[in-house]
Amino acid sequence: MNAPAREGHPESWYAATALPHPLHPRLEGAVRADVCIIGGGYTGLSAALELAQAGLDVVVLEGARVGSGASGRNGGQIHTGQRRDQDWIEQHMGMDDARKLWTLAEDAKAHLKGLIARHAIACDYRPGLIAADHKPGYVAHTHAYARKLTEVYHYPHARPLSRDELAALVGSSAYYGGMIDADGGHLHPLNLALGLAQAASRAGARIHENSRALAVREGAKVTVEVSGGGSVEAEWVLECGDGLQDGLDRRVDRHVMPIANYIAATEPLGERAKSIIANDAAVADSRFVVNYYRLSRDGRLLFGGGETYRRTLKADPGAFVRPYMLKVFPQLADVRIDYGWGGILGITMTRMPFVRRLGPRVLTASGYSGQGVMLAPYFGKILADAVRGVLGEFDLMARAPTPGFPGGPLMRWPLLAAGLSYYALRDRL
Ligand SMILES: Cc1cc2nc3c(=O)[nH]c(=O)nc-3n(C[C@H](O)[C@H](O)[C@H](O)COP(=O)(O)OP(=O)(O)OC[C@H]3O[C@@H](n4cnc5c(N)ncnc54)[C@H](O)[C@@H]3O)c2cc1C
Repeated sequence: MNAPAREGHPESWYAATALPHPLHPRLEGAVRADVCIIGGGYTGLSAALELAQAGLDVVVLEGARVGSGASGRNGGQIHTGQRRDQDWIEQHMGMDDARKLWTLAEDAKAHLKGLIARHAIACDYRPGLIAADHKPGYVAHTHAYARKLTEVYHYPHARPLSRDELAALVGSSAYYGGMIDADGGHLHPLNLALGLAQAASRAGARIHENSRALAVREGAKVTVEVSGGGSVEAEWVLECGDGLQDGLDRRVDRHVMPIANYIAATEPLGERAKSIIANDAAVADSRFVVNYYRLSRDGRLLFGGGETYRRTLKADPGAFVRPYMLKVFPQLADVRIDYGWGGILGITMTRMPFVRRLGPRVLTASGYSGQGVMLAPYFGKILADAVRGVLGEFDLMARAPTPGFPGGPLMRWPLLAAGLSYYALRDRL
């Protein structure tokens, strides 16, 4: 049975097990700040923490509740590297930038672990991530990629898995092999967001919930108009609303498209849990619409599967995800779904993040395309560094190719839906 929803958060296993979190006041009246941050997810909260720690006066505007966007709803999976693999990055950005992007992603992982440790964020971090191939033809490439990470990128944590080795870890006959990344992992995503908010708040950032940015006006200073009639005048504005920001700034909307993805949480599986995932790692498979899953600390299977290409969420996410889960684990047909929820995430055409200077004093980082748990907190830091004039990583990421969606902000929807639906259909073949 679902626990009562926390106000402003969807009914989810995450909301039901969230750390206590105060309601931050709405923004009232006209205020000033050094930096105004739009969005209280990982990107915005991490930027706020960095800047407040550096002594800047920071206002965070969150349209709903802190962590109520993708950051409090996601699969909690910590992937290594960028969303595109190193082969793709080498091909599109060259070997030099590919090495820099790899190092940046490793730094992002270390930064995430450092945040959790420094601020004692109780978010159940656990190591291990398995990549599982659902087609026999994919396995040789996955094994070669694991070896490449070791040999070319000196990454010691990736190991190829044969079909039998994988089957010993994941109780499904749907896979033909894969690899395990001992330094990937998983965590409770909402509690990570709430912990970041608490740390930012303690460092002096002023967080306002239920305060939606309606317009960003650039002049000598940047002014943000806020729902309820308030406004913030700031030296800098950081747009950190990811997919949920859609409609605020056309310069972002051209490049970042919101899509919906869904998760179901089963009832606690008790002794059966170990027969589903033996080593408590997270698992992501090779489908275009990825199935991703892991065990919660109370032994539920948290299974992510299925996405829809529109701004609104399905009415019964649990029922929507269930067939995806049963295709991988038919033995769970008797198991109850206790929670189902969906969330909106931003994707880009190339699936590389969209990092851009939108105006002289307006910056954005968004469009992590399903890889924001590890990347977004670090990209908040990259934005904070850029405000302080440290531009190396900002400029590196701004070079990543993220062309606009065909059709522009208006026509991109039908074109994207048609394109993605085609690939989603290929998963079923
Ligand atoms: C179902 C699902 C599963 C996922 N699984 C994974 C996973 O396993 N691993 C992984 O790495 N990534 C995953 N992701 C992606 C990951 O959650 C995101 O990349 C990451 O949370 C992005 O953080 P963010 O701070 O940029 O955006 P968000 O967390 O979405 O935060 C943006 C915030 O901005 C606010 N906002 C938007 N517009 C305005 C406005 N105009 N004014 C004020 N506030 C505004 C929103 O309310 C929101 O709280 C998943 C996403 C979803 C939805």
